[in-house]
Amino acid sequence: MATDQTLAWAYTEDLYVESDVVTQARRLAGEFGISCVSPATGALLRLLVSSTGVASIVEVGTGTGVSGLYLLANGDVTLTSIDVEREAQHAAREAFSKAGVRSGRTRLINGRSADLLPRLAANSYDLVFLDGDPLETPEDAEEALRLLRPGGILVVARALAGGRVADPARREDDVVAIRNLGRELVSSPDLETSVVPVGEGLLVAHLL
Ligand SMILES: C[S@@+](CC[C@H](N)C(=O)[O-])C[C@H]1O[C@@H](n2cnc3c(N)ncnc32)[C@H](O)[C@@H]1O
Repeated sequence: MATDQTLAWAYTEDLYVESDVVTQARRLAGEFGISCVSPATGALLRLLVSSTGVASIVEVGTGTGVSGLYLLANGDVTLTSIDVEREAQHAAREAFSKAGVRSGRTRLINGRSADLLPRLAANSYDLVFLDGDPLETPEDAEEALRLLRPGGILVVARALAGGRVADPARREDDVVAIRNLGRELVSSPDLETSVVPVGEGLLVAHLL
């Protein structure tokens, strides 16, 4: 069974052929030591945005722009993206430009999510994508729920920590933080949720 699941996971990831711009951003991320959303995760993010009429997005964890390229792929979506790594954000800005994204559609803010999310306007965004420090993600999620409009979507990356969350013997701080957050969101009466075992796991929550 586990082998079948591993094969299914690899098959799903291999289905997607990425554009040259995404491939280049992924390669640069490797040089920065930044891990990016997987191709199948990117495809799901793109689908979420295009199929739900999302117009305004906040992202924590710009990296070199891989996830941003997927979030910006369709329509006239605007992206506010936060990262502590200035150089990586410069690379992301270049990637967005190469992909033909108008500069007015992106706002890249350098700094920590804990400092910056509280400065963004409440009830103003359609989707918040959290892919920063897993230890800070629970607090970021609280802020994200404040930022979202009713009907908005919260997406938490690496929600299964690549499988570690499912193993109760794993008690590392990042695993415990993400495991507890996942349980909290899934049991919230204010949210409709799905945990998708794509990439390192994606938790999607719809604010009711
Ligand atoms: C997993 S990478 C994100 C990759 C990006 N989402 C992608 O798929 O291309 C995590 C990023 O979050 C940034 N980061 C970590 N902690 C952060 C924090 N507290 N506030 C803002 N950015 C943070 C790191 O510098 C890193 O670029």
